[in-house]
Amino acid sequence: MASANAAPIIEINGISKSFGSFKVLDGLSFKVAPREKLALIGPSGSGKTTILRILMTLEGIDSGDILVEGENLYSMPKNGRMLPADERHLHKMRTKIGMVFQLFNLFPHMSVIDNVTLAPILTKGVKRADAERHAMELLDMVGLADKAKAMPAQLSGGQKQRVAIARALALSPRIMLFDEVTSALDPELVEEVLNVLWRLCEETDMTMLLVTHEMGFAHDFADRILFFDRGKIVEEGKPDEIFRHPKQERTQAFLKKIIAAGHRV
Ligand SMILES: Nc1ncnc2c1ncn2[C@@H]1O[C@H](COP(=O)(O)OP(=O)(O)OP(=O)(O)O)[C@@H](O)[C@H]1O
Repeated sequence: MASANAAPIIEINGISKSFGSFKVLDGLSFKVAPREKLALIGPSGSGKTTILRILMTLEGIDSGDILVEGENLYSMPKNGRMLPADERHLHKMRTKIGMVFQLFNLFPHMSVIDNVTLAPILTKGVKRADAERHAMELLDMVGLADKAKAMPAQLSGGQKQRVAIARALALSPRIMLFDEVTSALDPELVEEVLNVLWRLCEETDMTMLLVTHEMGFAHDFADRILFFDRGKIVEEGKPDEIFRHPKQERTQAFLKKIIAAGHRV
């Protein structure tokens, strides 16, 4: 459960972001408490993935600022964009945050265990034996200790995604970002990945931001829901408030569509 009175672990203050002439985010602000489980929901194209990519410094911002554990993620204005101050700072901030993508992005020519140990060895200088020990613990947690020597092509989509989660955890981040981690999976494989997220939720004190179209899971998993539309937070609240008693018309219309499509909320 989130610590409501603690200083925010993430503070997003008035950020804007355009792709060409298209403004994806326009003065967006929100805070995340340590240990909070936050679900970002909303129509396709509303900017949810862009927010995660910005937190991961995979995209710059045009204005505003973002504090992670009180430190600026972007602080160097360059050609009208805000960028991380320097490589060392970037490296330090990146180890605080891990991300799992929709399409796994495993290195296809490397075994499962090599995928998991690569970043700690390369970016943190961890000794191979220590990195492998930690990787085996993580693979055990995601139920794949027996696949350590397998190549990604030998795994199902659900297994690949669980390796991707273990890989993101290998740098021991304090914050994990999950971007539609089940939407590329066959329905029967979704549950195994959601079960891993549950374990992380119950057994670790990480802060977790989840972009998802799995409304039933968001309802059960999140402490708080942010409903986005066109780069803005239209409504936010506890899962029961948003899913059972949405106040805004746009939230109501979105949920109605989801329910009409046969999904559980
Ligand atoms: N690199 C890019 N270049 C140009 N436009 C982009 C880029 N990345 C995202 N966009 C556009 O920004 C908008 C927001 O995209 P984003 O992926 O953040 O939305 P989303 O809410 O995550 O959608 P979805 O639920 O479909 O993943 C979309 O209109 C998208 O086409």
